Amino acid sequence: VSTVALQRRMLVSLEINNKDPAYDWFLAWMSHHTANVSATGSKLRSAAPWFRSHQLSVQTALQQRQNGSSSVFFKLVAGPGIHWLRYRGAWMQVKRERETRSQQLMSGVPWETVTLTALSRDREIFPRLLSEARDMAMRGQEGKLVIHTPWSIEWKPFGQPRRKRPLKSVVLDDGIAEKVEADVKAFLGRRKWYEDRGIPYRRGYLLHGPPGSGKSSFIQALAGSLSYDICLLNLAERGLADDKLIHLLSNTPERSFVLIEDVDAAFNKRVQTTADGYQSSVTFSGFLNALDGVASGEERVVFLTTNHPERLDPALIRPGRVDLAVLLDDASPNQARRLFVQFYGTEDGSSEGWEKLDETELNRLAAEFAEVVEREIKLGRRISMAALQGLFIRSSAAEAVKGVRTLFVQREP
Ligand SMILES: Nc1ncnc2c1ncn2[C@@H]1O[C@H](COP(=O)(O)OP(=O)(O)OP(=O)(O)O)[C@@H](O)[C@H]1O
Repeated sequence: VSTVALQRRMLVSLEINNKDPAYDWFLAWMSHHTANVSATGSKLRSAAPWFRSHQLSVQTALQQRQNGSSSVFFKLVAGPGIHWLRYRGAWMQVKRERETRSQQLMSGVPWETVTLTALSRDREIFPRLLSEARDMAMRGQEGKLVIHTPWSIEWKPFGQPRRKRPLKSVVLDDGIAEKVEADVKAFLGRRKWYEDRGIPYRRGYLLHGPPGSGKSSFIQALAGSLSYDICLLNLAERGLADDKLIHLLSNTPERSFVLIEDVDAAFNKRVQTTADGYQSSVTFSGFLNALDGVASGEERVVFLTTNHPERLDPALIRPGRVDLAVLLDDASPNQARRLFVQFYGTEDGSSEGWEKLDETELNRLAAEFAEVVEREIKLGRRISMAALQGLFIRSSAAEAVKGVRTLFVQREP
């Protein structure tokens, strides 16, 4: 055995491509262990002793504090080239390479790979390192809702992960939230049932109703409560064509719900295509194909929302595409009462400078408030939950009871 071959046999390599999420996890893990330099350059913390590198590149990060102040950090990350690091007592070589000649076809991002090489006897450090890197990435998002939007043909997290909204804070009419939640949970627990019968493992929901009734808020809160992400898709977005849409829908990140808002606005009628001067380049039939084309064994949960369900083509809302449709309506007296109690019955409410309500007073005002709402509804007038929220934010409980009547609008039933 030649020396080179012997060396080769004694080494083990792992290649990670930037198509794979592990690539970002690993780089984030590595940069976490390298030097931090403050914006003024004054506080250079030396790199971890076990890290040897001469080809660092800079990543700028903004740290926002709770009190609103912020500072900018430059983080030194391992740039393209060769680096050495010691992990759990074993040395390994990290080679980061960028393919300069070709780029990812649609997104224009260059291909990159990192190759980790260690001694064969240390091979078990790779899975350990990767799972540590993954856990670190996940911890950063723990308790948060991640919203992804299309970035060319890929999904990328949009903005910072948001704080999860408690499901109970979205007040729907009796039984609606529970019904949708139970349906989603039942679906997510039945993968095998679908597989055994060869049925595509997908489920579609349509939430319809007037603006400000909580459609988006509810879907986001539900996703958060199940530790799912949201993939937010705007069908009317320029440049989104049928082939891209199919690709996007069949390549959603794991554990994510697809949310397509105002689905009526993209195609009011089946005939509306680019040829008719409509801006969207997604065709209605392309959209149906994209919804249907779920790869076998893959899970897909799609939520559609609309203010105008009557404008939707029956082909879109047939079972298989929309399996459960629910109406989220303007405020009912009961919803109004519950939202009132939620606002004025909490510690936060009373600390805003409003009078502190004891429970009897709170319930009395809430009942009075619900009565006003009921009377107005009987007169054919309506108010959205969003309008009630706005009123509660700017008024005390007693002012809200007095002022709510003026906010009702005449709306088609
Ligand atoms: N049922 C509800 N319970 C609690 N808050 C609500 C409810 N409905 C609306 N809101 C509040 O109103 C605002 C708008 O709600 P949201 O965007 O979810 O409404 P929507 O039905 O999706 O509206 P649109 O049809 O215009 O997209 C949010 O700040 C939300 O907190």
